[in-house]
Amino acid sequence: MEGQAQVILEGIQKSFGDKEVLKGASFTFEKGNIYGLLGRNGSGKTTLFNCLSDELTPDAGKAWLVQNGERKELLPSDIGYVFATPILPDFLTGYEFLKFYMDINKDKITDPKPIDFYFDLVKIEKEDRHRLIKGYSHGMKNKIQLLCYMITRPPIMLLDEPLTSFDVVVALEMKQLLREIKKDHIIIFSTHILQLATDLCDEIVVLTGGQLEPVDSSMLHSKEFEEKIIEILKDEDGHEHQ
Ligand SMILES: Nc1ncnc2c1ncn2[C@@H]1O[C@H](COP(=O)(O)OP(=O)(O)OP(=O)(O)O)[C@@H](O)[C@H]1O
Repeated sequence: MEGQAQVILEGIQKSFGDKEVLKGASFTFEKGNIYGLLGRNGSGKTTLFNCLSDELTPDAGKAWLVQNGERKELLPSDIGYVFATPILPDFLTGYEFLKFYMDINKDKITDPKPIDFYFDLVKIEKEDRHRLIKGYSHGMKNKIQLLCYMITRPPIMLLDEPLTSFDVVVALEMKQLLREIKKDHIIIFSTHILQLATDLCDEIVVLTGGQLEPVDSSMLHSKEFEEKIIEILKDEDGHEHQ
């Protein structure tokens, strides 16, 4: 993705029955940043991601992609969505799946590389590449999902709790990978792990009371940061904060 880019969310609303989950979530995300989306269990992080991709239709609100000053509606094809629970065909090997993925997306791949190059990128061992996905660990399936978007490089990457399934070594590798690609993307990932957010993210956004609230990023590495976040998250009704 060349040049400047932004994703603008305007008043996204979503209810399930009479439960209002998103109550007009608005925010502008900029290319080149990794955003940590923090929120308590059930605050609506997954719902927000689902509304941005085509998993759910919001009740109201709009999402826009601005590229080089041109504003268009955000489309599902602009988004790479790494689910918390990976959905992959169990009956294919990792290699077969990536080959298939590259075939069906060949129009989107600007600089295709051999399949083994991609496996090397996320450090999936040679002997695992030709095993059925059915036998892959949760973390390996997450790696494959992430890898898909490393191949097609959509402008926006949504990662739902992506690093929690990785062991410490893999999590570190994935963090490095995200840092390497971030200059070309808008990366938003949801997490419960505050330390992960402060460690990897350039900006923190909190989903509380159905709204998105930025947190002053200059605070990110300060002692008060954790207290501030907890204070916001504790306020379940989403009243006004200082
Ligand atoms: N399809 C659905 N039908 C009814 N209620 C739903 C549906 N999807 C989500 N919800 C409700 O919406 C609220 C927000 O759920 P969501 O999964 O978006 O939260 P979350 O912030 O991702 O939570 P967690 O951190 O626990 O993963 C919850 O109360 C959930 O029960």
